[in-house]
Amino acid sequence: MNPPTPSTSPTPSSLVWPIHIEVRLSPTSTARFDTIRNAVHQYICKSFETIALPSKLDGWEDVPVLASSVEQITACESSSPTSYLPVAQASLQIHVYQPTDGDTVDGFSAGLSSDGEEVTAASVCELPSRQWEGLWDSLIFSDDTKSRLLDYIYATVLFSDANVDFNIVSWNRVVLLHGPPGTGKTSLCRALAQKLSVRLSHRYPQSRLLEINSHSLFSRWFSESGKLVQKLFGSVMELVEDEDTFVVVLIDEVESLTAARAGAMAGTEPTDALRVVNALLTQLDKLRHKKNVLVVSTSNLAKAIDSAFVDRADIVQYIDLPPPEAIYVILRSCLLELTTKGVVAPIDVPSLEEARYFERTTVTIDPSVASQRPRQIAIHLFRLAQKCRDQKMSGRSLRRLPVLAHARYINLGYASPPIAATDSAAQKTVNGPNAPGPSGLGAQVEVWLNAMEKVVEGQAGELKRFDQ
Ligand SMILES: Nc1ncnc2c1ncn2[C@@H]1O[C@H](COP(=O)(O)OP(=O)(O)OP(=O)(O)O)[C@@H](O)[C@H]1O
Repeated sequence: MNPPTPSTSPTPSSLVWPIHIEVRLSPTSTARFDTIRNAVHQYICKSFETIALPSKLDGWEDVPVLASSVEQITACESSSPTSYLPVAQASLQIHVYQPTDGDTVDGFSAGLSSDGEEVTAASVCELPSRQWEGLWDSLIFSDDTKSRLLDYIYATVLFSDANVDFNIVSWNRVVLLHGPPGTGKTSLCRALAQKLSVRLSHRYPQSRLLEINSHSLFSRWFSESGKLVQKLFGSVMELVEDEDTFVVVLIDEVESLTAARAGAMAGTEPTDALRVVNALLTQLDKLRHKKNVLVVSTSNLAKAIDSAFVDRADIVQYIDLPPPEAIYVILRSCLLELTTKGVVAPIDVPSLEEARYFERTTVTIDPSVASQRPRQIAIHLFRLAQKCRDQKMSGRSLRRLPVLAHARYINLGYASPPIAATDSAAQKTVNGPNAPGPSGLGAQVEVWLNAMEKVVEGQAGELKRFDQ
């Protein structure tokens, strides 16, 4: 999406590429968004010749109007083929936003069941929300899944704006993400909703994420699920009636709502199941005419989903287990977080690109040479990533490895925050023999990597026993 805007000369250097700049305001800021937008535009044009993508910009702290209101400025993606773009060739798309304080989640009633009890079938969250900040960037996939989803939305907005005749060219505003458990499907849906609330804020001043718990809705109120789905979507429709609000409807485990129709038609499933699927499909068909809604759904059991639902999905995206490169980035993000918080001693952890370079170039490593440490760490982390891949680990399993590694092999003891470097005797006593390095807080990175490796090997053994 966002194709380059050709200018007078046809040479590549005369193309202008849109760059998305996201500006997060502090909770206390009362500044007008357009004032901030103009100030950011001026600051970027004055301060930079080239912008790295993606990157966090700095230096804005010296601009008083920004210093008093802004928390973070991020240069996100661009459709430009390079990751360094001259500002002269950039059309800055500046998105200013002020996230709400997180816990604005309300229960969402689907009405009363026949015994008069209120059914909380969904939760609603105001967006952008602090609880989903950073989620988009934390999700690592091997392909361009994230940009494909964003581009799809931009395409639908473009078509809607152009008033394309829906009888001739139509789309359903439904996305289906499917794949093994723990691969980031639900997180990606939430992160996408957050991203859209920021990116579309110029046309939709408000955004809401409505999460439907399809499983509990279906299992608990089996005999009346069809009616409840209808009521729930009736309320969604009310929310969507406000054309200033963009609504993302997340249906997790969609197979539990849509699984049964084929069986029902063959006479092997109860008719209630048939009613649920029919109700859902009818409601989706109504929603597709609304510009300000997107339905995102996830499933671990794609084969169980009703084909009529799959057919309605504009994008059906398989989300696979992470490959070694993605695992490297996920583990690196864990390590960086632990070094930042003082649980692991501070260290430069090579980026994926640097690690790839180290892998390609062989040198004899001398552990006593300090300058070779990043290379050693990168190679060790890569080896760990490969082991995780051999175990077919999901993103969820990867993110819990550090806590298991500390619990089992680093023996931090009960010291929080870790004891300061000056008190080395106390460190050894409280944090255990492996924990703090001589340089300061936290365990040495090599100790951490070995511990992580042991956990992965241990899990392999457990899984073998589980399979027997
Ligand atoms: N590709 C990934 N990159 C980074 N983190 C990931 C990735 N996949 C999963 N995670 C992390 O794993 C955790 C679980 O992810 P999530 O619940 O979104 O997975 P899911 O696919 O929806 O799982 P399920 O199908 O079991 O509901 C999250 O904390 C998420 O950050």
